[in-house]
Amino acid sequence: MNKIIKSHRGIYYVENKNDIVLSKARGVFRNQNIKPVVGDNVKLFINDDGTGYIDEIYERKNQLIRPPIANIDQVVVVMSIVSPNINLNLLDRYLLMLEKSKIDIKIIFNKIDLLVNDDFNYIFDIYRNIGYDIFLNSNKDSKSKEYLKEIFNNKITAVAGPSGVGKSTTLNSIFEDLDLDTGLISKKTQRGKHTTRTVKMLKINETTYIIDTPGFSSLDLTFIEDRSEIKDNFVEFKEFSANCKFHNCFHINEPSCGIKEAVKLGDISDYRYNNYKLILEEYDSIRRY
Ligand SMILES: Nc1nc2c(ncn2[C@@H]2O[C@H](COP(=O)(O)OP(=O)(O)OP(=O)(O)O)[C@@H](O)[C@H]2O)c(=O)[nH]1
Ligand SMILES: [Zn+2]
Repeated sequence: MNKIIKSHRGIYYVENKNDIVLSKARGVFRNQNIKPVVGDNVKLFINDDGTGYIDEIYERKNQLIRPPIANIDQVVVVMSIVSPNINLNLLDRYLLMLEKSKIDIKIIFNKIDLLVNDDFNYIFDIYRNIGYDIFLNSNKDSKSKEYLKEIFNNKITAVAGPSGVGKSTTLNSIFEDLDLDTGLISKKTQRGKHTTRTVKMLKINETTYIIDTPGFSSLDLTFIEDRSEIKDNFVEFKEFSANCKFHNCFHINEPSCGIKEAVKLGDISDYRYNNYKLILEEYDSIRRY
């Protein structure tokens, strides 16, 4: 079994012992509308000229559409509170997508050196109370390095978040020889031409891999296949939806709704509930056309 660690314009970089074999995919995948992605475990054949071809993709334990990767153990979502300002709706959408894909989630709130008072603590509390593992980090301060490193140990981790929140800077500071490209100027020039950046897995050791994914600034809802997936993947709703009068309650206009009651009592964050309503409305408006 061999692992795809990078993909670029139809060429797959496949691990083969200590080597990387540049490979193409068998034509049959295209006919079946399957595309190999980074993280795939594949059956590899080596041609006489040393290049490879992928003959089979083994069953995926999970799969993300954005970025296109498979078989990951967790996603570390990185957000800054300021610079760029946090967008809770975007965060909740991303969490929704990850929950739907059944992928473990950790959240790093980065650039906390830029916070001058406690005004933003309520944000940490929202996600902490839901039960997410959250970590506060500043790359201006090396204290958190060691415990942050631990969350990556023996796992395949994708690091995701909006542009400019400090994903690459954080990874560079934890893993000293990574040397990922950081800073706005150098990267802007790369991205200006609408080229999608290559997805690449970085091997830290035999059992630890990291995928630094391109930043995103929006996330459409095409990953939702059924309306009820939205309520089902706001994870903190589960406990309280048992109190809804209607079994198939969408927690909007229904009477005796356990979720609306929990929002009123402060057991569910009204920010989260509002984002739930906005996402559901957007989903419905897309489906109408
Ligand atoms: N004040 C402060 N600035 C930071 C911190 N971490 C990163 N930065 C700065 O934020 C800017 C963006 O950092 P990057 O690491 O390139 O951000 P990124 O998330 O990888 O961005 P994309 O690759 O565009 O998705 C750089 O100028 C960094 O120096 C931090 O903890 N505090
Ligand atoms: Zn309800």
